[in-house]
Amino acid sequence: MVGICLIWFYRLKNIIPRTTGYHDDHDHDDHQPAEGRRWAWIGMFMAEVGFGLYWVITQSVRWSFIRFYPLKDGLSNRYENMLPGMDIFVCTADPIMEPPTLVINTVLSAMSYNYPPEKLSVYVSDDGGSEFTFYALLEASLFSKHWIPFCKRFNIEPRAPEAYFSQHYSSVQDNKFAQEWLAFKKLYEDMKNRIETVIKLGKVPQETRKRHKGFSEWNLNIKKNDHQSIVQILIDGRDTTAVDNEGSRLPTLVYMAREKRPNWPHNFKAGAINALIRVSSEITNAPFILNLDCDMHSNNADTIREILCFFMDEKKGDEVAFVQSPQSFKNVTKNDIYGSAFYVTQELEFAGMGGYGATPYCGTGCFHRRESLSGKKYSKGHRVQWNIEAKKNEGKSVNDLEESLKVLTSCSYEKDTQWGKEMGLVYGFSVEDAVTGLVIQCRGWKSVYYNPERKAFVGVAPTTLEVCLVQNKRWSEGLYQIFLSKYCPFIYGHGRIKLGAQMGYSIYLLWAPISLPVLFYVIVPSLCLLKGVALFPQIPYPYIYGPVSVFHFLVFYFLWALSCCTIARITNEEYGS
Ligand SMILES: O=c1ccn([C@@H]2O[C@H](COP(=O)(O)OP(=O)(O)O[C@H]3O[C@H](CO)[C@@H](O)[C@H](O)[C@H]3O)[C@@H](O)[C@H]2O)c(=O)[nH]1
Ligand SMILES: [Mn+2]
Repeated sequence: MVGICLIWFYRLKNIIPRTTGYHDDHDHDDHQPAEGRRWAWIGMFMAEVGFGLYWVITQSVRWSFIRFYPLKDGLSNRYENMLPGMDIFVCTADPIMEPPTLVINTVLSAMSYNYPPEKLSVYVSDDGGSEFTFYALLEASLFSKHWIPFCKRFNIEPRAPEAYFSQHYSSVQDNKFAQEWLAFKKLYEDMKNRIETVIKLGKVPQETRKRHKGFSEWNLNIKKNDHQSIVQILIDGRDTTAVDNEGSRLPTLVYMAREKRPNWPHNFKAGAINALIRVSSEITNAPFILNLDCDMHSNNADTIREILCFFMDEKKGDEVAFVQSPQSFKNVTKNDIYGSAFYVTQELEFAGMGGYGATPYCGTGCFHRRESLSGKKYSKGHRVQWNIEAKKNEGKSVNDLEESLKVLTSCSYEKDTQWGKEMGLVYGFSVEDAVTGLVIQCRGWKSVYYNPERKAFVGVAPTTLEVCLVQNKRWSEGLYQIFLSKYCPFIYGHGRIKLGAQMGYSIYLLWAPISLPVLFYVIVPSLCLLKGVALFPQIPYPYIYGPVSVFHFLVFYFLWALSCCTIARITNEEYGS
């Protein structure tokens, strides 16, 4: 801080004075360069003020680091017979960008958690309204009857078939396992081929359509942005005869494509999740919800049990609204050229925000308490009845239930309601997750950051510059939009969340404006160097040693904190985006 002030002081003190037409410096031949120099200095000063203040807010998350180690065996010992229900939401939006096989890999990994299947439900929201995705899910529902027992019998990881079979098992000792491994690989690949053939064909063949009544929804010509509500319960978890090939119950599996009409706003992913909240509340109404993007599969079959330790903790559990896990990517290269791994953010800063109970919600890999997600305020001492299951539609047939759910997913349902404002995910921002997390925390709830050694979820990061830039632009814009809106953490969060948390949020919300000083700093000093304009002091000034050594200290601190990755990776991450 002292170093920063000294830099400001130096800059202000030595700022080149406005030229008055009469000047005695050696540059007396013309007027312009002196004026240009003056502006370069003022620009440098402003950039340094920006950096300095930004540095101050980044400190908030560096002194409150917190890490958790849940003891899941304790949970099983105490609560095994009264474990709460878990609804898992998987969002997909486009069958081309997000191929149906990718979606079912996420779905299958979610269905095979080490958790009582009758308490587990997977809901897929398909904003693409694609019959290919529906067909793939139908295939997955049949495949799961073999896959889930296989996973549990051999306790394999990860439980997304594609990721699992891409690992090599050249040294398989156990002959029986080796045989099954090969047989299952073939079973999976056959299914994948069937799905891909249908997609190449461009339509689901007539014989296949006969296999499920749900295909009749696509009898009319459906467009991605213009179609009726579709809700299909592929596996009805209430049905005790819905069992896998070893006789164990299966988790519920539901396909949903909410109604889309050209003149109605659909609010992107936030709209999809809000529709899922309503649909699931009528079917299973589990007290906890896991939210996954379709490109992020489970990487640890025990995660649900670990996460429940936070929610069910006797002392602090009741105030926890959500537990966020980092987004880990399996396709990040050694130097991570597009800086998509967000190493510093995920390893350091989110854990720092966790110290204030204010880790942000990141849109995927997040477990929510249904109550807090639905708009409820935290009230101290209120014990949640998490082991009460939904009984409201117990007697209803699948068909009746599906019909009644269509109303909840229609375009007009949310009109004049609190959905998107006080209830569910917040609308109007391209980063619905960050603003929703902030709003939940401002209602008195806490969040937990859980970053285990073995990553809970693994996904794919963008691989092309174009996709990366679009994503970064959307994030920076959306985050800055929050800062400028009524949800600005310093105003909306004032008195509701800790100052450190307000500052922590601002690190991200100010990504967009901080790019201006960065841009200035990379362009102008180089130009000044070419023009021979001095911007920095010459070493003989004694007071410059202070700032210089502080700067070096910071650089070393930073490198030390990140000592496990390459220097190129750090520079790519910090300056690449
Ligand atoms: O209209 C839409 C648009 C997107 N999605 C789904 O939302 C998820 C995220 O969208 P994507 O286009 O992949 O955005 P990313 O930039 O990769 O997503 C990051 O940033 C988003 C906004 O902050 C978060 O919601 C995500 O969880 C986070 O992974 C995907 O599963 C999509 O299928 C929908 O369901 N409906
Ligand atoms: Mn994505």
